[in-house]
Amino acid sequence: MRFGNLPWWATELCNSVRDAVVLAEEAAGARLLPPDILWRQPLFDQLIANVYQPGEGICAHVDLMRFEDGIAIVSLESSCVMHFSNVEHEEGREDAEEDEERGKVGKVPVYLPPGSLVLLSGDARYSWKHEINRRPGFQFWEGKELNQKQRTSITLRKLCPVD
Ligand SMILES: O=C(O)CCC(=O)C(=O)O
Ligand SMILES: [Fe+2]
Repeated sequence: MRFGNLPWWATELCNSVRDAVVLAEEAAGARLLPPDILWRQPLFDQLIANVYQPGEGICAHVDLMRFEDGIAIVSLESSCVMHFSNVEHEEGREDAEEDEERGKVGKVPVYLPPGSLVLLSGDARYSWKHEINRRPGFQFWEGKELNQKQRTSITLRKLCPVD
């Protein structure tokens, strides 16, 4: 762990994330991040780099409340599938099926090739857990099991102010 300013490359990465969001919003004609998050200064002030070997991933979680809304995850090296599950949905619970009708479906898979960017804000940040299960038999996309290599991710977040 290191305290202090972000390293220069991370500051450049934050700028690239902002640029990419602006371009993608123009292309899509839709908002990807609320403007008060996209234009806050700094956009992010904390980062964690995770290096996963084949088979290693991260359990389902919502990021800690000590971080503000608006989180970015850059994926590098190996493709993977991240799954999202609604915090109110518990598999095996009696009324789990009703959740599906309410749109709180079991797990939503999202394919993350190297160089992809995940943005978490609003419900995606607070009401949905994210996880990457890289144990054998869990990483499938379009019917094929992914060939796993080392994967690195950079997660960028902003700490909440301390009172
Ligand atoms: O490695 C990833 O893509 C996710 C990392 C993550 O969710 C976290 O650090 O909170
Ligand atoms: Fe996370």
